[in-house]
Amino acid sequence: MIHFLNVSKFYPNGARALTDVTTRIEKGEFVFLVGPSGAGKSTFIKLIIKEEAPSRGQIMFNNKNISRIRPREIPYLRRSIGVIFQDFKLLPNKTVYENVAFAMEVIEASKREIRKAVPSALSMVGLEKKADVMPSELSGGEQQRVAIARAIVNNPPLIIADEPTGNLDPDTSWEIMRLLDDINKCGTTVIMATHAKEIVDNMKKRVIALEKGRIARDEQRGVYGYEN
Ligand SMILES: Nc1ncnc2c1ncn2[C@@H]1O[C@H](COP(=O)(O)OP(=O)(O)OP(=O)(O)O)[C@@H](O)[C@H]1O
Repeated sequence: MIHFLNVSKFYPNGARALTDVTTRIEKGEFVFLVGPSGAGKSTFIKLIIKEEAPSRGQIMFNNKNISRIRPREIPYLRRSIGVIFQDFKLLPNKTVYENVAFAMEVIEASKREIRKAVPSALSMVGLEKKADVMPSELSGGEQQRVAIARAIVNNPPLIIADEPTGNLDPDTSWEIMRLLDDINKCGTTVIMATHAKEIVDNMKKRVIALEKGRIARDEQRGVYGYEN
């Protein structure tokens, strides 16, 4: 599904965020991206969602070279990817329902599709009863579940999560992980950047470790491998 071929990323200030990274992530995989602060995890993610472009090398997404796509094609790429962030990034003036519906409105889904898909996504994350509530009235874990509903509502083949449990307590973090695991078991590919050692060590998924912008380890059923 994703193929990095000799990818390097240098920022304009000279920072070398990724150097000669080659890796392949297949459809249906669950991959943890780990590594010390500044190792290049967020940059790896930004290259996939085309928030940044590689300085060198090629990135293929579903057999399409996304290093070369035109700006007007970027919205089509982003439709195929649900993104989840550490700080949830919900719209504060919209209800839970409206936050999830918004992700469908921007891709011009019909009202009928929206009325069908939003309740189903909210029920997947266990928040069907909170549809009319504002994000500020929810706990951190509930807010992250709204963000997950928003990420899955368009049924993308790929979910990318950048530190999704970074602001959550351990129990709530595990609820979020169970949800991501369920979503993955339904066939969605999941890539998650994290510093959560406990989670990585317990879930026994593929682990790609970046260090100073290079792949230092790539293990099936891997471990976190660092002291926090
Ligand atoms: N927009 C930017 N401009 C300049 N340098 C950047 C930019 N974004 C990241 N960097 C640099 O690139 C390197 C990799 O950063 P990146 O954010 O990808 O690491 P990370 O592994 O996600 O770190 P963390 O775990 O702290 O989030 C770092 O040296 C960082 O300072």
